[in-house]
Amino acid sequence: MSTLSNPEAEALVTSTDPHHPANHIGELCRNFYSHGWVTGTGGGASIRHGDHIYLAPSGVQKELLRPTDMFVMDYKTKEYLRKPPVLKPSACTPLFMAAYTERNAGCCIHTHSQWAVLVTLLCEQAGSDVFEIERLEQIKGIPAGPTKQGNLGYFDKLRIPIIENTAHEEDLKDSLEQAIKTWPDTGSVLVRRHGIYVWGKDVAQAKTQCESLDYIFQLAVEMHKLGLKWTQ
Ligand SMILES: CSCCC(=O)C(=O)COP(=O)(O)O
Ligand SMILES: [Zn+2]
Repeated sequence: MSTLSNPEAEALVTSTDPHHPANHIGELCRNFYSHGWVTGTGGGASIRHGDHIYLAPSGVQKELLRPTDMFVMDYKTKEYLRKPPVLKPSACTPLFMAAYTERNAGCCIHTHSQWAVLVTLLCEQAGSDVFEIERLEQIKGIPAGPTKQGNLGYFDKLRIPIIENTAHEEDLKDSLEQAIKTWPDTGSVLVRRHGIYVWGKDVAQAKTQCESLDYIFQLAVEMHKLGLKWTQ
């Protein structure tokens, strides 16, 4: 448990800076809610701020988050420095932690986007556990990965692994970690019939990657409806 005094713990979520993680997570989730990404309490976002991990509570309306709702974990000790009373930390916490630990991420986003879910269903129908698409300009919005420089190019194929859903969010941890190991350059993992986890070195990279992916997923679903192929 926290060794911080109450004023020290409250200082972790008190800032006039809109980009302070205690303020930023709520603002991001309100934006994501408008896209249908965090509807009905599902999905969310977490930010790493130095050695502090900011996490939203579980099972709450993510578009209503306030700074005082935030959990703050010490990254090194994994202890909570601040815990709002009554609430529990997001069930996505072990998955966000995998992105921080395995990929040195600065921000991790989980959405329940219907486009992401539909793409996993189309891949399921095709017997595939990887979403693949090529020759779309928006692919250039996706980082190439930690072993490469910059973003993917127009002639690169985008590949995103798909893991199977589990009864409880936290039980996705092992398969997400496995996908991260198997796909060293991926910045996202789709969860069949559920949504997607996306991470980046900072909020901007995670958010813009998430936006590019959602655009591509919507296009992929519409292409499928028109009988157009995702790859040659
Ligand atoms: C209808 S939400 C079901 C649980 C889930 O998939 C999810 O992402 C919610 O996570 P939380 O942060 O609310 O624990
Ligand atoms: Zn979820």
